[in-house]
Amino acid sequence: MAADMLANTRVGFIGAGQMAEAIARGLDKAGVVPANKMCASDVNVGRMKVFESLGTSVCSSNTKLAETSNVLILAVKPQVAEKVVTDMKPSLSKDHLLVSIAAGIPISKLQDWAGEARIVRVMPNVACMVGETAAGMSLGKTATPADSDLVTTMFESVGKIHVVDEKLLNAVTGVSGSGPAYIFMAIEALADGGVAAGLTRDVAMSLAAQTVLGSAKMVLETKKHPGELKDMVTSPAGTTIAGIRELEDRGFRSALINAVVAGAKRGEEMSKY
Ligand SMILES: NC(=O)C1=CN([C@@H]2O[C@H](COP(=O)(O)OP(=O)(O)OC[C@H]3O[C@@H](n4cnc5c(N)ncnc54)[C@H](OP(=O)(O)O)[C@@H]3O)[C@@H](O)[C@H]2O)C=CC1
Ligand SMILES: O=C(O)[C@@H]1CCC=N1
Repeated sequence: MAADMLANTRVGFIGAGQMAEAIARGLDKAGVVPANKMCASDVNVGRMKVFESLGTSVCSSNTKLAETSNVLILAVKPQVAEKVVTDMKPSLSKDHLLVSIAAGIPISKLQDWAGEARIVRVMPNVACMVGETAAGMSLGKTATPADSDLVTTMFESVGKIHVVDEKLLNAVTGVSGSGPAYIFMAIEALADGGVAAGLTRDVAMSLAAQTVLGSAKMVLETKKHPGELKDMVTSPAGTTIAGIRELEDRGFRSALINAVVAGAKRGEEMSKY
């Protein structure tokens, strides 16, 4: 199925920014959509140059992009999405699949702006770039099972994707859309701690990042509850419990819970503009 479908897929990125680049690099690296079957348009010439250097073609306008691509990935900031899609409306038809990754913008609005195009909403994260994204997706009313398969195949080639009710996409945004930023901050802080304790920056950063990678792998591969895994690390009167006590004193878990809920709430606010 997927091979035939992918053979006829021309992916166009509306907006060639950070996320478009992450997805394009990931799809090309995975061999699912080669760079020469992708195209991008952007108002920023510098970003078009980046895409050209990836081996993709570039289009001088979003309208031209719609002429060359049957799968359009809406990768502009949410604030400009309405203007961008309504300007494209005359060039969109039921033969286009519009995959929006814009945070907070509901399918109902996208459908109004895009007319006949089929809509799928995806909330990926930046780790598409290294083939380890975590994404959620919801289908618009006219999107077909084949569209669902295609988008799943594309995003599974760059990580993992879950189908969720659209009302839960803001929660996905809070956990995994924004989550990399929180984990990058945690890695930076762990490395700072290592430097404070005497390690070189390089060694501290490598230890911190590898620790996050290994811990995530253990959760995914052992399927054990993270609390049980935490207990495996925590010796009586040892070093880890001394650190955990500090984290609990400073509301570490509560801070993360609140960060996710704040992000989800912000997504809901953005959907009302
Ligand atoms: N960053 C992330 O980790 C994630 C982002 N998202 C979503 O992805 C989308 C893109 O985010 P991100 O990649 O970070 O944003 P960027 O700002 O990096 O990319 C958006 C690009 O679109 C360009 N642009 C602006 N107006 C137009 C237009 N009329 N036509 C074509 N291109 C235009 C921008 O140019 P200029 O800068 O000159 O305005 C910019 O290069 C957002 O909607 C965001 O909610 C989703 C998941 C994760
Ligand atoms: O900060 C944002 O709004 C976007 C959506 C998820 C990650 N970045």
